[in-house]
Amino acid sequence: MSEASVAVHADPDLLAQAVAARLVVKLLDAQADRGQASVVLTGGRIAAAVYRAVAELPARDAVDWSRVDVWWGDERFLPAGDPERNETQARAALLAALPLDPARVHPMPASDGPAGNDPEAAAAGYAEELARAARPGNAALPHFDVLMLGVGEDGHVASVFPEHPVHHDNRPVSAVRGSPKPPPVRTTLTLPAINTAEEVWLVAAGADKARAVGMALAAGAGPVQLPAAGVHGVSRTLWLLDRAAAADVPPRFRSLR
Ligand SMILES: O=C(O)[C@H](O)[C@@H](O)[C@H](O)[C@H](O)COP(=O)(O)O
Repeated sequence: MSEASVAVHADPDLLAQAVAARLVVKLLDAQADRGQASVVLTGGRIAAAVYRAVAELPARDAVDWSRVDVWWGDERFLPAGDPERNETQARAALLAALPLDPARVHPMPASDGPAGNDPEAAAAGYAEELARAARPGNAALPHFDVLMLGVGEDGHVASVFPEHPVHHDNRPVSAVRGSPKPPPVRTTLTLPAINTAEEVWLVAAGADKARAVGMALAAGAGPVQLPAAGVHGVSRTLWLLDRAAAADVPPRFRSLR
């Protein structure tokens, strides 16, 4: 489990561009080290801005996209192609423009998919897909080089919300009903699954995120009350913030700004 580190950028645009540049470098490094790379995507506005920024980055062509596995950390449980699906947004902003191997793109199931309109079955199906790609010796999950998260005003990450029953689910993928952020039905990696990623990046922009970010970085916040406080990459936990979201970052991180 890694200690958190914090990088602050002037505004949301610069933040998205910096995260995009880091992502390209991270994928290049992973491919240099192990011949392939894997990324776990999320939803929300800042994630979409990052995807658009990667699409616009000339250096993106240095990545061998045919050897990148794309997974999702959470999904809004809606029909395939629904504009509110995290998959639809990521495809429109970035994935459609990349020479990916379709067999290595792993969206979470849609509500009109083979598992039907049953989020529990969809979560179980995604867990099986993850297990099929698992590393030898690790039964449940593949290697994730980098897992990106947005952060909610309430401190949620992926679709793990404060005080939600999902905290009592120790499977890697959980169905979520009654999400306070619409739509109400979702699927999500649980915190233990998120925390198997080599690097976890928490990306947040805007003053409305400052309180949750500050509390998550302060000592003592619990993951059930504040899921973002329970996230740790194996080798790196990186908070990537714009100045407004960083307003309440505790003083011990301030030298990094
Ligand atoms: O499906 C979703 O909406 C998410 O995966 C969610 O966890 C999101 O990343 C945060 O709510 C931040 O979203 P914003 O960047 O839009 O604030």
